[in-house]
Amino acid sequence: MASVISKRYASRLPGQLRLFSTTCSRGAFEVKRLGVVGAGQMGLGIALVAAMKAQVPVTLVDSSQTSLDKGIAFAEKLLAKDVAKSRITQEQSDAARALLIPASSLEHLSDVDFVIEAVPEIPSLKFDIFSKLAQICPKHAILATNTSSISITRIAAATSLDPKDTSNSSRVVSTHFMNPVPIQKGVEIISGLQTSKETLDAAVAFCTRMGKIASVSIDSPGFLANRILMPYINEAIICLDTGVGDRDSIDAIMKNGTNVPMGPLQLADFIGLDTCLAIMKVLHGETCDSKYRPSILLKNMVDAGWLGKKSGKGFYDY
Ligand SMILES: NC(=O)c1ccc[n+]([C@@H]2O[C@H](COP(=O)([O-])OP(=O)(O)OC[C@H]3O[C@@H](n4cnc5c(N)ncnc54)[C@H](O)[C@@H]3O)[C@@H](O)[C@H]2O)c1
Repeated sequence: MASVISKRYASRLPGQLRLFSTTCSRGAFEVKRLGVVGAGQMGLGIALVAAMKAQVPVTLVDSSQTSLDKGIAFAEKLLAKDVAKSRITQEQSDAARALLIPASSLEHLSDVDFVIEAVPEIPSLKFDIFSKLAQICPKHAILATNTSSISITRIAAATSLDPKDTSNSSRVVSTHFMNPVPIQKGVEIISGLQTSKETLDAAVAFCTRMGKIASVSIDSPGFLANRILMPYINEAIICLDTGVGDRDSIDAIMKNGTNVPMGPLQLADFIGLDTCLAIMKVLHGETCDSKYRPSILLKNMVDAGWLGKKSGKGFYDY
């Protein structure tokens, strides 16, 4: 299996998992139908890759008809580009498009085996959606979130009023895809305190079927990717702010010295400076460790509305 599990993690996980009894025991878990909630940047990418690689029907739910229309049009554009570049045939493109089924409400997810939520990073919105998914989706369905920073344990807790009843919360897990989903191979699979081993295994297996390489971690602020990436970006911004080096020198040394496609300041622009700041605030707030304090320049740039590529101005102009 294409997952990366550290020795330290492997020795910790079973202890965490033994804290509760798992409620559902499965053999090989088969996903015949996927649900995706949120047809934005991430949800659309997840739905398209699931249709292309795992070749499952995908019910794509969004509360905004405009987002659904835009998402489906974007999927068609990406498929046409793949055909034009001979990466897939017209038949494969048609087959993938036919598997994407847009829907306007969560009620359409009553027949899915696996659902991935990708709505905006607003805790109350995610808690509300998971409490509904636990009621609407079949009792065997895995309930996954693509959250960048919200605790999986808290999201899982929202599925039941009784914390002792883990029949729903044990089915909650995070599948944190990297952006852009059709291109990046990595996905983080994160267990909340309540997540069962069966749920974790099913999530790793389905992401592998989607052609992704899974890294597994427990629920901790920033998980793995952002815990490592965001302090790196933040430190690069502090180096700029305190005059250790200029923008181009900072990006050039990391790009040419560590063989990454772009330096930390350009990467921050692509991710969005508001997103970087929000994640640094989670790391700082949840750990109370001063090593995670957000850089003053990062805060000032967000206050100025210079959010990077999406606003046309960040460390670079777009
Ligand atoms: N953008 C990234 O680089 C990135 C990377 C990894 C993870 N994430 C996470 O993925 C999630 C989605 O991010 P995104 O960038 O795709 O956001 P986005 O704003 O592009 O898309 C969110 C979509 O959710 C829809 N939505 C809002 N409320 C809804 C509801 N109640 N029911 C159904 N649909 C609803 C919106 O209409 C929108 O289409 C967030 O949790 C984010 O933190 C983002």
